[in-house]
Formats: sequence, C-alpha cells, structure tokens
Amino acid sequence: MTHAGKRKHDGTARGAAALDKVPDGLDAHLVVDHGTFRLDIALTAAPGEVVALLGPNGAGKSTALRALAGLTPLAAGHLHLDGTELHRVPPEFRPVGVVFQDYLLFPHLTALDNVAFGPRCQGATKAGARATAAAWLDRMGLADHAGAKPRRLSGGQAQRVALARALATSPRMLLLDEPLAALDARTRLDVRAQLRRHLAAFEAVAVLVTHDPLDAMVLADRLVVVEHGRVVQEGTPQDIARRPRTDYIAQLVGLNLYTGRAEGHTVRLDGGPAVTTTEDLTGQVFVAFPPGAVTLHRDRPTGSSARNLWHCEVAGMETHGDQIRVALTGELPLTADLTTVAAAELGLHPGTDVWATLKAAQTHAYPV
Ligand SMILES: Nc1ncnc2c1ncn2[C@@H]1O[C@H](COP(=O)(O)OP(=O)(O)OP(=O)(O)O)[C@@H](O)[C@H]1O
Repeated sequence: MTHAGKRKHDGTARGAAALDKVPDGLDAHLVVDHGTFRLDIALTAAPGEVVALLGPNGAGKSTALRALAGLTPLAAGHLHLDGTELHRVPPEFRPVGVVFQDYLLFPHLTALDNVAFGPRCQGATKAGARATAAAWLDRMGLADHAGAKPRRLSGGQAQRVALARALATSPRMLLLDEPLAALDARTRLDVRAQLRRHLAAFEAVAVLVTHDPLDAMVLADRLVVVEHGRVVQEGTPQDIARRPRTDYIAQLVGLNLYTGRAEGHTVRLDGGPAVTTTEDLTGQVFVAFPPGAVTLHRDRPTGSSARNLWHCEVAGMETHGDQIRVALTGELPLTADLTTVAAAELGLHPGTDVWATLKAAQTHAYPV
C-alpha cells in the first residue's frame, strides 16, 4: 500500500516544491450538526488505503459518509481530497463513488447501463461508456449478466454491479455504506472475499462504514472507531483487537477490559480488586484478557499456579459458537468461555457461586 506522506525527494528545487504540496488522499475534519446529535471527527486516508468507520448504531457513521459524499453539509471543518477543497464542489461533480447499503441500482436499466451511467454523465459517448461498463462487469465476473435487470440479480451480483458502477467513474474516493449488510450469511462470505480483492486493487482512497467488526477487520487497513459522534480509537485491526480502549470495542473483539493503576506487575483496578500482570508498568493502564483465559472452579482452588483468583457468582449464560459464555458478577465482573462439557461438569446456573482463576501471562496491560 502506498502512503500519502511518503514522497520521493530528488533533491532538486522541483523535488522541494513537490514536498510542499498538500499530500494526496483524504484530509477531512467533519463537523455536522443535527440538533441533538453532533458529529465531530477528523479523518485522513492515503491513496490505496482502506479505512473502516466502525461504531454502534447511532454513532454517526452514516452521517460521516454522507458528509464525505456531499449529501450532508458541514457545519464546520474541512474536506480535502488530493489537495482539492471538496467542500464547495456539488456532489455530482465530486470525484467520489458511492456504494449504498441497498445498492440503489436503477431498476429499469440493465446491469451494463447501470454501470455505463457514470461514465456517460462524465461525458463519454454512449459506445465508450458501454465499453467501460463492459470491462468493469467483466472484471467483476459479471460479463454474463450484463443484459440483466437488477431484479434478476442475486444480492451478491447486485452488490458487484453497484461496486462496478461506483468504480467505472474512476473516483479518487470510494465510499461504501455497510457494503455487505443486505446479504445473507453464506453470500456474505464470498462477497466479502471478492470485495477485499477489489479494494486491495483500488489505488485511491476507500472509506467504508460498518457496524460489523469482521467486515471491518477483513476489509480495512485501518479502523476508525466512532462513538457518540467522536473518534474513540483508531489503528490497525490488530492493534485495536489487542488494545481496545472502550467497552464497546472490548466487547466487539471479545475481551474483558478494565482500567486501573499499575505499580510494577500489580494493577489495582478502578473500584475493584488487584490483577497480576506480566507487564511492568506504572500509572493509569488498561488491563484486558480473553474470556477463554478464565478458568472456573466450584471450590476455592488450592495449589493453582494462576496468580489471579476472584470469588464470583454466575449472572447469566449463553451459547457462544461451540462454547458457553458465562457472565459473572462479584469481586470482579467478567466474562468466561467454557466448553459445554466443562459447564455441565461444574453444574453452572445463574446464582452459582464460583471461583475464577486467570494466569498473569494471559492478561495484557497497556498505558491509558
Ligand atoms: N438528517 C438528520 N436529521 C437529524 N438527525 C439525524 C439525521 N441523520 C441522522 N441523525 C441522527 O444522527 C445520529 C447518528 O446517525 P447515523 O445514521 O449517522 O449513525 P450510524 O452510526 O450510521 O448508525 P447506524 O449504524 O444505525 O446506521 C442519530 O442519532 C440520528 O438519529
């Protein structure tokens, strides 16, 4: 992947001038006022980079995407794409392609004419636009469906036509709103893999909005997590999964997450007990551990090598994949994953008194 900031410097005056140029890609500060809801996020993306806006319902993701597309006005901030101020460019003249959640294909046009629509609007001849559209449909593996009307396309095919339609205009920024949300689970798997390949081949900026962490992690190079109209964390999927900074993200990636004050290998959790960790830190920290790292016992264990031991009560249980996810309250509220056999052997039910152990090596502490 290219990166906007990394420009070659040839040491000449021209090289120096190029360095002064505003970097290519997206540089936005989006402020949108919806009365009771205010969006205020900074967003950057380099050409070739795929950025996912991830967040719970109502976080402001669609509002951000609409602002990027020019469909919602900015109350303040700026919107630069490849050094051009897009803010004042009418939506139809922006070099931006949008794939909407329900694709919004023209029902009366064939797949080919849906895709040809953009190039035609950009001034291509009818034959030229159709040739461009045919090439895109071919690239999407849809050459055989060029003459089909949208109602005859499957969800996955319609999604690819919508993507082809957005890409056929050679946009400098591709916006995707919940690109896989309209698909059933089986189709989703295939379409996700295809979309990943198309996004990887796309050389300009791509921003996608999703509340599905798997879509975000698979499709994006970088995640920007939005809650209540603000960015709460951004980074690579790996970094976010390893070091969540809010409860929402911790739940998303399936980790128990706490804050506390570290002194060496001991973290005194805010309003809770101490946790022994392998990291040697000082000051405010996060402590995270996966539910699968917790072991439950009916009797207080003796001789366990685990450094952490808490007295808890089962608050609830639910199936989680092929495991049982147990919610615990007590000394430390936490979630534990057990095999069905282990849960049966322990005879767990809401209200059961249990002891939870956790090895220091399975915790992860990092500065706030
Ligand atoms: N045109 C509008 N006028 C007033 N309020 C709006 C408008 N559009 C969105 N909102 C409000 O802005 C907030 C953010 O909505 P938005 O659709 O951007 O969230 P989201 O993160 O995309 O959520 P979802 O995942 O449910 O689509 C919500 O509280 C919503 O009610």
